[in-house]
Amino acid sequence: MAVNMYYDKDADLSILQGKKIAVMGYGSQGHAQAQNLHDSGLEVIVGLREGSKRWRQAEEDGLKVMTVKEAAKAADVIQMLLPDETQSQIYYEEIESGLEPGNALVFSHGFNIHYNQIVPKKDIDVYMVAPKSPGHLVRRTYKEGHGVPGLIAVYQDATGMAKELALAHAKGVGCTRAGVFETTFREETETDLFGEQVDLCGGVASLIKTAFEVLVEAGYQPEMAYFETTHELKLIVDLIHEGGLEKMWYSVSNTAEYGGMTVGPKVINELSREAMYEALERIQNGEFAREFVLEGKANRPVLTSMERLDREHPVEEVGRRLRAMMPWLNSGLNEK
Ligand SMILES: NC(=O)c1ccc[n+]([C@@H]2O[C@H](COP(=O)([O-])OP(=O)(O)OC[C@H]3O[C@@H](n4cnc5c(N)ncnc54)[C@H](O)[C@@H]3O)[C@@H](O)[C@H]2O)c1
Ligand SMILES: CC(C)(O)[C@@H](O)C(=O)O
Ligand SMILES: [Mg+2]
Ligand SMILES: [Mg+2]
Repeated sequence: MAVNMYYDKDADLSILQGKKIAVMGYGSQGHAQAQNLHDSGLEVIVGLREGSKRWRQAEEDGLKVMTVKEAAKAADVIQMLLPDETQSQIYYEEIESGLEPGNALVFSHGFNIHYNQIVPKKDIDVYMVAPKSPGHLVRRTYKEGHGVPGLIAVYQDATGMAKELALAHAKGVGCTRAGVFETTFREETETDLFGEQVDLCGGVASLIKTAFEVLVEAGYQPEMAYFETTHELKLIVDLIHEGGLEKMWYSVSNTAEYGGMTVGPKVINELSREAMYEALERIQNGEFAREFVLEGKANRPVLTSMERLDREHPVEEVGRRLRAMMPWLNSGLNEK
């Protein structure tokens, strides 16, 4: 299937000029996309809860801030950069009544639309601009003059302009500098959840912790285990990022290449493949979404406990100690 790709030249920023864009939320994606849109010359309002600690930060960054309800009423384009598990309640309580015919509702992840948590009014555009990157890099790369690749999708086209608006929005965020792919809400939602569960976040975190535990249980020093299983991972992933697996295999020793190629498939094996298919099935049939929505309604008991258990894991304890001895490392999490 040919993929539709778009760059700066394919997007007309002027169709967003004269419109007010409300970015709801000022977290990882919110702070990045709001500032990029603003720096691209568009009119941006940030929507937050009264008393939010992000309020001052957004004002210090030069942005106008209002409550979510006020921002929804004032804006023509409303972008949902709130935590996925909160979006439905906030939409119905504070946003829906502020939407006027011809407005646009924008997402950076399709979860709430695809799993029926938000059923938007029919007379508005609904589109997606999803940077394929953590928020802090969305901002950093924009400031450096580049951008991160992104996805666009149209769910509802009430004005006949939804795709053009999505492209202009992606340009404002900086994504058309790197390239934007066209997809659907379903495809983005299911592939995004799959990637973060089995590979990018879940798979990598489990690989790190299990490899670290095996070395420590076998009597090796935790510091050695940390460097080997965690610290060096970034350097290896950077090579893959730059030039694919080919560049990584070229750069490491023949010993690492032979050992890696023959042993890797024994570790990530047929059982892992089955677990990946099971994860995909639970994403496709909505079971994961129901579980996560209920977790949100129950005030996140599992997430809270698992975050604490992870913080207490020895790989994190030794890592914190070692990273403090390497002040040149910057986690990037404190960047604006
Ligand atoms: N984190 C990422 O890098 C990333 C990448 C791609 C897509 N996304 C998507 O972007 C969206 C936002 O995710 P995030 O990770 O940036 O969120 P986040 O948790 O980092 O930030 C959420 C923001 O919403 C605010 N907020 C929370 N509850 C609120 C309420 N009741 N009223 C008003 N404001 C409230 C918080 O203060 C914060 O500013 C999600 O749809 C997510 O799937 C995130
Ligand atoms: C950055 C990720 C993992 O790609 C995003 O999908 C998220 O949900 O934070
Ligand atoms: Mg995601
Ligand atoms: Mg993602």
